[in-house]
Amino acid sequence: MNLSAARERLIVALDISSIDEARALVRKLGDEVVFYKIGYQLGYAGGFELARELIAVGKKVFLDLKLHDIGNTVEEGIRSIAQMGVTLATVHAYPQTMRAAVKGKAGSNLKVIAVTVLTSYDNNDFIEAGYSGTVSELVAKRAAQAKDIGIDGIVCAATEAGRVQEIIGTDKLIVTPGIRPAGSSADDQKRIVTPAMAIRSGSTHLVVGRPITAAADPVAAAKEIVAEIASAL
Ligand SMILES: O=C(O)c1cc(=O)[nH]c(=O)n1[C@@H]1O[C@H](COP(=O)(O)O)[C@@H](O)[C@H]1O
Repeated sequence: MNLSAARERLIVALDISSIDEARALVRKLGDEVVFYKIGYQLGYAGGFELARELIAVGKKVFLDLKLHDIGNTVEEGIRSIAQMGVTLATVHAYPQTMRAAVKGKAGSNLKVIAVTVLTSYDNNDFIEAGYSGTVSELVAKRAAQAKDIGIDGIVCAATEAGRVQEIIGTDKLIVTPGIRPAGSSADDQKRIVTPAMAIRSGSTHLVVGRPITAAADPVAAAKEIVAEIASAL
């Protein structure tokens, strides 16, 4: 079982409102977790500083701000993010937005990944939002556009990872949130998949928040997920 390869595939979402609590959790998780995601909740509560701290001690950081704006704003926003030294950043998978992001990251090591359809959406939510067709059709369309534009990878539910891999190929990132170990609560996620199934479906990285951060024993929860990933590699 290759646990260190499995650890590289796990991204823990630090969806916590306090920097001190986030620091304490990172300390507790120790070497079990090498890749952290900082999104709205922690980012706007001082998490950008924590991102720099984590990078300084050798962790990888995924800055999940899901940018979507006019081209110039996205391009310059991504250029600023690239200077922070983070590994990954998100934009929404709209063609103008993805083109701007590709320009903004030029010359840097930042990888930009595009969010297709959020994992909290099912076909009913999709229609309510004004779209026609199905979630999986739009995921496939956006994946194809992302590939043409030259984005580094896709964020989608692991339910779509196999189809996305066929479209974008095996050299791009397929980052899948909505991961739930068997028997755990779905919370507000609608398109959920277990860690092992997500890996078998072609996910390169799994984003896991509450199943670890809200667990009674986060270290044990992380170890179990790492072991499950390793079993599927
Ligand atoms: O971009 C993301 O990371 C993301 C995209 C998506 O479609 N669904 C999704 O849940 N996420 C993020 O992944 C994390 C999932 O957290 P949990 O549901 O607690 O495991 C959250 O930080 C979400 O913001």
